[in-house]
Amino acid sequence: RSKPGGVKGDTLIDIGSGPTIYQLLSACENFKEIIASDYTDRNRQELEKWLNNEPGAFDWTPVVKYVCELEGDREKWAEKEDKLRKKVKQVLKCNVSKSNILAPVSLPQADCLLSTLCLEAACKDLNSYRAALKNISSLLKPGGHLVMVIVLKETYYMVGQRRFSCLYLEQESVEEALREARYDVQCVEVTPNRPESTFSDFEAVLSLVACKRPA
Ligand SMILES: C[S@@+](CC[C@H](N)C(=O)[O-])C[C@H]1O[C@@H](n2cnc3c(N)ncnc32)[C@H](O)[C@@H]1O
Repeated sequence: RSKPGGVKGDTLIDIGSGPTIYQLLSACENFKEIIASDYTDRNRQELEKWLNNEPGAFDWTPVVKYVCELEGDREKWAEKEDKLRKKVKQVLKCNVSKSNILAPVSLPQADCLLSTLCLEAACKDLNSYRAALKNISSLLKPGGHLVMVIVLKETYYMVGQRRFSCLYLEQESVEEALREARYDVQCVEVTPNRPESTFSDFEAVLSLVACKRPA
């Protein structure tokens, strides 16, 4: 979980948001504006559906209540949903394999980048992973924070009956790629997978906060 705390600012860009909002629930307490992004039209449409409170949108209420409980007040869930809907200003097309990942849109550098479970799904090998990390970093101010949630040693994950492949990553390779992209890792947490999980073969989840070194 990400407790609202040290990482704050005006703008946060979430890279590879998918159709999900769970990763933005605590972030929306600490940033004035959030920009979400994803490669696929379907994921962006699904996200827009929830943001616009449209019929048929996924019901995130149990997750929102849980996050509110972790933050100290489960009853604030409706307020948080409203807040998040107001704070997400745009949902943009993105491709982490391009040097301008949001092309044709260009944005001022943000105070924070968030990316959960994206680069390992998007990149086919370690070289493209390192390149993608550099590509996304161009959207971050020097001194800004990168917050990532990464699955370690995963080769596949299931969404319903569909199987998606994933880049096998070890913690050391991630940390080395971050150093090479000029980050100082400030905080790392490794959560082991439950042995009984069947939707994926990942070994652990790595959550980290890194700071982009000044140029
Ligand atoms: C496992 S999902 C993670 C989604 C969400 N961030 C989460 O935490 O559940 C991986 C996401 O990466 C996106 N993706 C795949 N290739 C991409 C690329 N080249 N550029 C940006 N996003 C990409 C997919 O569309 C998908 O939404």
